[in-house]
Amino acid sequence: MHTTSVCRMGYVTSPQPSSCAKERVELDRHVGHGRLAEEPDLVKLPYLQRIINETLWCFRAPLLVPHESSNYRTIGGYDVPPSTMLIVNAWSIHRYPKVWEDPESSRPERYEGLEREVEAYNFIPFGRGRRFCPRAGLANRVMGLALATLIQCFEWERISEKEVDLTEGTGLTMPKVKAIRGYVQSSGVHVKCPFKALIIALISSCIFVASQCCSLHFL
Ligand code: HEM
Repeated sequence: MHTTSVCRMGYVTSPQPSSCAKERVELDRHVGHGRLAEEPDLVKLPYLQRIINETLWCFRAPLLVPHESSNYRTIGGYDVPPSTMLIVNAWSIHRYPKVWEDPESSRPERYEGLEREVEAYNFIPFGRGRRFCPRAGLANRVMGLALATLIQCFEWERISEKEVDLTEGTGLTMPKVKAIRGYVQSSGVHVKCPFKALIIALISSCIFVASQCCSLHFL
């Protein structure tokens, strides 16, 4: 998993226009400038969900939680006896070139019209089947609202012309070899909001998601 190639596993260039810019257009069109995005808006923001999908696809922990087989099974030609520990390699499935076109690049657009595939076993950031994450819907909504808020409230840009180094290090949570750094500048859009503390908490918890999909860096 450790590579320095020019791809989403290593150095990444911002697509033109950037995912962030596209999302800002979507937000401007469906939410406007006078308020922050709210939960009912999320259904009108498909590109936002595609950014989240792509981020989960690229950067979530590479392995799903271990499971133990209860019966004898044959999987992919391998005999699996009962009480065998099974660990699904989501990282590898998400980069399988026979399933995913251009798996090395970061493109939220890949989910356009692919909703059925996203439902299938090829996209498994939340696991699949009986033990599927029961709060995937909640997580998606929280990430969506946090990310929408971040894009509405801030201008996002790289701190230099230098490409962002997203080279993966080793470890269960896929840390970066080089810490992501940068600064945040207010977009000048002032939105009155009674939930500032909540938004700050959401922003903190979603800094990773936003920094990945917008190629933004934080100090
Ligand atoms: C981006 C956020 C999240 C991701 C990527 C995620 C991913 C996962 C994964 C991969 C599993 C294991 C699936 C399997 O066993 O194959 C899981 C299970 C679980 N998740 Fe999440 N999850 C997220 C957020 C949450 C949240 C917010 C909650 C609760 C509020 C939650 C509650 C659970 C529970 C209770 C299980 C165990 C389900 C079971 O074993 O039957 N998850 N999650």
